[in-house]
Amino acid sequence: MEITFVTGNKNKLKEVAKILGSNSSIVLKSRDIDLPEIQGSSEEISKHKCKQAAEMVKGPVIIEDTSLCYNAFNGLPGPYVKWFLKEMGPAGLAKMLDGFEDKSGYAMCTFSYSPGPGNEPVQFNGITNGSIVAPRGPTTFGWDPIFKPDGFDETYAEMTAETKNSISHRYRALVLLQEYLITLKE
Ligand SMILES: O=c1nc[nH]c2c1ncn2[C@H]1C[C@H](O)[C@@H](COP(=O)(O)OP(=O)(O)OP(=O)(O)O)O1
Ligand SMILES: [Mg+2]
Repeated sequence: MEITFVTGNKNKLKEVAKILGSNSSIVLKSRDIDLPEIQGSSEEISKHKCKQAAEMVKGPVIIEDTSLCYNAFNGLPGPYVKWFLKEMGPAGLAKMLDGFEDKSGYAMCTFSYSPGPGNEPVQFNGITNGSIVAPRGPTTFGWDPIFKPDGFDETYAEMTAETKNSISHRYRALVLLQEYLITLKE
């Protein structure tokens, strides 16, 4: 099954390709488009991106929207983390919690799949719980340096790609998406 992953983020594409690997039922094509995002919940944003992607590609598409959620902020910055990161950097994003005792949070990936234009997207959520720490490790990918998943001493940035890809929010959502796509073929 050939599916186009529409994303403007090269690091996402790299991780998704690696997680799916070569023995996946999905043949991944990609389109580098930074789709406009509405305001709303992660699910609403993801669904809206997916509908736009399907119109553009005129065939099967996946997109995803990623959130970084602080429990002390009832889930914010959530899907708006991109703009906080852009203006404050990872250190500033971690410092936002200075006045709060609760440093816990979660990373969430909301994948949406559409078989083509005019179809209602199907959604899959992957969540990895953790805590927000002062930045540690390479600054290659977004807020990776400040997110420390539960059960690990390292931040996402300090882990090998293999370790991150075996426990990440993105991995967990992709498992569910793959399970769904297999049922379509049956
Ligand atoms: O695993 C991750 N580890 C660290 N940082 C991450 C991760 N995944 C997304 N990120 C960053 C990218 C962006 O600053 C924000 C999500 O925003 P989000 O709109 O989903 O991503 P984007 O605009 O870069 O790409 P897209 O064209 O797919 O919308 O969090
Ligand atoms: Mg985006």
